[in-house]
Amino acid sequence: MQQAEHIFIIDDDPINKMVLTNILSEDHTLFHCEDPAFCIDEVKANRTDLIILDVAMGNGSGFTILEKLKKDASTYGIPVIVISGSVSFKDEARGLELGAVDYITKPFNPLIVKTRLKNHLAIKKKNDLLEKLVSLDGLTELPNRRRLDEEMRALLTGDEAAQGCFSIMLVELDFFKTFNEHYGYMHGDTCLFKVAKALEETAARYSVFIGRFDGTRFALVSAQHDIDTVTSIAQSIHDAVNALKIPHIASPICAHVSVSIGAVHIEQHKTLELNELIKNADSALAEAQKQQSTIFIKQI
Ligand SMILES: Nc1nc2c(ncn2[C@@H]2O[C@H](COP(=O)(O)OP(=O)(O)OP(=O)(O)O)[C@@H](O)[C@H]2O)c(=O)[nH]1
Repeated sequence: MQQAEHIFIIDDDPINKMVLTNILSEDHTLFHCEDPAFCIDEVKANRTDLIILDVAMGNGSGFTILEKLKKDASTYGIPVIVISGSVSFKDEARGLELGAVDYITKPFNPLIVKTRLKNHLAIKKKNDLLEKLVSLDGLTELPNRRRLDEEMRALLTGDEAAQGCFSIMLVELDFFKTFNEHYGYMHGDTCLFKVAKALEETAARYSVFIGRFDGTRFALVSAQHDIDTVTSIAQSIHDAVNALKIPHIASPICAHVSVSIGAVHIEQHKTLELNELIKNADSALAEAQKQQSTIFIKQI
């Protein structure tokens, strides 16, 4: 069954609120907020698919709320339909310039509100799907390299980075070329998918971001774990892949699919470029592979 979309109504006019509730409650899950001081936090606290905002709220703070919603990265993508008592083109232009997807003047016609809302929700759904397609890896359903790079950069420069540590861990399947040659490429795909799921589960347990780095390599990134925890995460990843016991009789080192893990960990990362960090993680991985299916962590 399709999930009802969540519509957030920001309006302090009880009549508006009642009319909108009557029109929309049958098809959607509605949330309300009348207080400009709390509405943005409440929008963030709920899954919100679309916002209806009365810009003529009591103290005239509607445009300010709209501006804040569009400046905040976590609410930026939520479509906002502005409802206004003003028929001034200037106000309409202001609302649209600030990022509203639509501007409806009062008194509004219920059918028009319902139809416009339906259209904007359909556009949002398509945008969400596009967003997903450009960020996810098609085979493993993990964040792809593009999304991974974005996250690595954000973690390296964001608030969490202020804590002063940063790690990148590269996990690579051992002898995967021979796996493909022996079992076939399709079987190789299934194996990659299973390994990705096992890594994802482990990463989630430690709240670590994970993505597909390239063909047979995955990367885990953290800006909050110390070297001991990073070592535990690497060991858990190693154990999780071993526990899958996916047969690999063509591997010269293990009867089942195994991984090698290389990581770089720094306490004072602000001076190191992302490229340098990746290079270090890669050379740590090469070291782990040299010693065959081991873990090698380089601390800088
Ligand atoms: N099935 C499948 N194979 C892939 C995919 N991406 C990369 N590969 C294969 O993974 C293999 C990786 O080979 P190599 O980089 O030589 O690594 P290796 O076989 O582990 O060899 P060593 O690095 O010496 O351990 C190549 O044969 C790629 O074709 C994929 O999405 N699906």
